[in-house]
Amino acid sequence: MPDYYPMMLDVRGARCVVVGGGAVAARKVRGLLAAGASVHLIAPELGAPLADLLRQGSVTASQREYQRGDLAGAGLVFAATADAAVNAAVAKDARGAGLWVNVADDGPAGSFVTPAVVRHGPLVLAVTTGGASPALAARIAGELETRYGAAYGCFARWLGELRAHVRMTDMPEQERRRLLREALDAPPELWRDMPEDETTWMRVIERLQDGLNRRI
Ligand SMILES: C[C@@]1(CC(=O)O)C2=NC(=C\c3[nH]c(c(CCC(=O)O)c3CC(=O)O)Cc3[nH]c(c(CC(=O)O)c3CCC(=O)O)/C=C3\N/C(=C\2)[C@@H](CCC(=O)O)[C@]3(C)CC(=O)O)/[C@H]1CCC(=O)O
Ligand SMILES: NC(=O)c1ccc[n+]([C@@H]2O[C@H](COP(=O)([O-])OP(=O)(O)OC[C@H]3O[C@@H](n4cnc5c(N)ncnc54)[C@H](O)[C@@H]3O)[C@@H](O)[C@H]2O)c1
Repeated sequence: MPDYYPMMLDVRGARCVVVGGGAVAARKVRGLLAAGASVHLIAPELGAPLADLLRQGSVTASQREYQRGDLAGAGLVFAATADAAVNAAVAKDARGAGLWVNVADDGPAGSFVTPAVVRHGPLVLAVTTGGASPALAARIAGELETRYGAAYGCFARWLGELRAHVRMTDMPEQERRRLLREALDAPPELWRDMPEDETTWMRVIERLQDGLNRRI
């Protein structure tokens, strides 16, 4: 089993070719659309979820069997048909063309695997077992969802804005780092609403500095 290297990809606008139109393909497509990818499907038959997305114009499709040449212009490739020989052919063509490919029925045949994901705004929790037990990855992601719910997405967004504002001040680097760590324990009343102007941000920063001074 490979020692996978984890990373987060910006797929906005990238053409992602998904071969297959069943439940597994639909799960990959939902994740791709949530990340802003442009999805093209290749499958003779689409299940209800993907047929709906096609009708809504969220994806494009070639409603026929996979053919060599279908991967031209692809950024990422997903082989998710129920036919192992077709998935293997897609993997071979993609790798031959230097494209990254995910293979639903044979993880190691592809160049990457997809994790179980919890997403709240900028906060993304991704769990993988590298192919050992996808069901365990899903269970752990479910447990993380219980611990880190939607509020953490707001918190992460607020921390991102705070960080941008703190970086605009002339605060020394050491102090800036301490303040950004202090902010991790900020009470929800401080981050529930995003400040709308610079003055309010400065008040937030002063309050965090007060907290720091009390601790020293
Ligand atoms: C995490 C998740 C993300 C997603 O799909 O987006 C995901 N599989 C999920 C569910 C799931 N998959 C399977 C079951 C049935 C129970 C079981 O068999 O355990 C369930 C459970 C269910 O459906 O509840 C069967 C299965 N999966 C793979 C094979 C082939 C093989 O082992 O090589 C077979 C056997 C097929 C057969 O029957 O022949 C392969 C892969 N599945 C992966 C990811 C990659 C490894 C990730 C990792 O290990 O961390 C990898 C290698 C490739 C890939 O797809 O990227 C998603 C949970 C999402 C969620 O619910 O949150
Ligand atoms: N990685 C995972 O998470 C995971 C989970 C469960 C199962 N699987 C594997 O994924 C496979 C697909 O599962 P599913 O539930 O989506 O299957 P499914 O039977 O619902 O869908 C299969 C799809 O493949 C398409 N297809 C068949 N031949 C094709 C061809 N020549 N070219 C293009 N498309 C073709 C069909 O039209 C259909 O849309 C399963 O066979 C299983 O091996 C993977």
